[in-house]
Amino acid sequence: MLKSVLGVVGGSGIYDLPGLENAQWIAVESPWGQPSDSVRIGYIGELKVVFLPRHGRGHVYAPSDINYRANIDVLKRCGVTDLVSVSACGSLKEELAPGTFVLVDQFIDRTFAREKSFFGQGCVAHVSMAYPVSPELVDRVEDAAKAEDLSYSRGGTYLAMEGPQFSSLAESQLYRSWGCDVIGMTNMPEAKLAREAEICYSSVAMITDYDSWHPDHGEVDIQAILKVVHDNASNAQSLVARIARDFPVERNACPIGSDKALEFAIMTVPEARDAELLSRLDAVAGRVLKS
Ligand SMILES: CSC[C@H]1O[C@H](OP(=O)(O)O)[C@H](O)[C@@H]1O
Ligand SMILES: Nc1ncnc2[nH]cnc12
Repeated sequence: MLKSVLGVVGGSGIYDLPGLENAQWIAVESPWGQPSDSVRIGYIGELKVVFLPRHGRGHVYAPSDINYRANIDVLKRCGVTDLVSVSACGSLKEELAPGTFVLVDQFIDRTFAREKSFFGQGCVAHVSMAYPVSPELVDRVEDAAKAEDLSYSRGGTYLAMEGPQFSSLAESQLYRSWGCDVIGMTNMPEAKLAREAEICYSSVAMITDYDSWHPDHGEVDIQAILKVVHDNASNAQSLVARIARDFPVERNACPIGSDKALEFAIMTVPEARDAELLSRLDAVAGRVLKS
């Protein structure tokens, strides 16, 4: 049986993960550059938990400035097998009110100014993103949301925008016409990179506002968002704490193969691979490159 290591990426308003035993902030180096912060590593019983604040402690990095590759690489180096991403987001549906936690299952990636792959010239790979989240991991998140009696909705499409400005009314209406449920600035390329790194991914999007489309709610207002973030921080913390507390120490293979995503993904023949890129892929693709 394989051991689980639970990773948690904290979004806006979540800069620490209380309740871990023997917890320490540890600076982990990455060949992909500077991650957002040190990682907080600790245990809940036998389960190792690794936490990373996505924007850094003190909210230093804007969505476009986050080094998503370094973040996923350091989580992989710490052995993370399952990653729960926690985010603030806007609602694109009347019925998804502020305070609701959406267990996202699909994404539309409209970001354009970010590094989105660990692979490229000298080692080309193509992984599937048809099903970006791992259903067993989402089951664990849903069980925790139920146990904590939180308002949640399972399933939903997250529109990832570049930002940092919020959407215009026309953009907000366009995304609604596409059937999107929530909007945020950070889950892409995070989800794509987790898949390349063979880490099971799930996203919990906490609704903080109705974006720009809702006639009764006016424009997005950062002060109002921060108030919702603040008012719901304890719910987010208790959700994550419950996920960690109940998380199985031993894991099954991912039913959709997220943990084997690279098995047949690398196209570049061994003799044409770039040595420098291969050395940077040691953590992310070590499993397939070693064999
Ligand atoms: C707090 S408003 C905008 C900010 O919040 C979200 O960040 P995260 O996904 O890390 O919680 C959103 O994507 C923006 O970065
Ligand atoms: N309306 C919104 N658009 C993008 N990111 C957000 N994060 C929180 N609310 C948001």
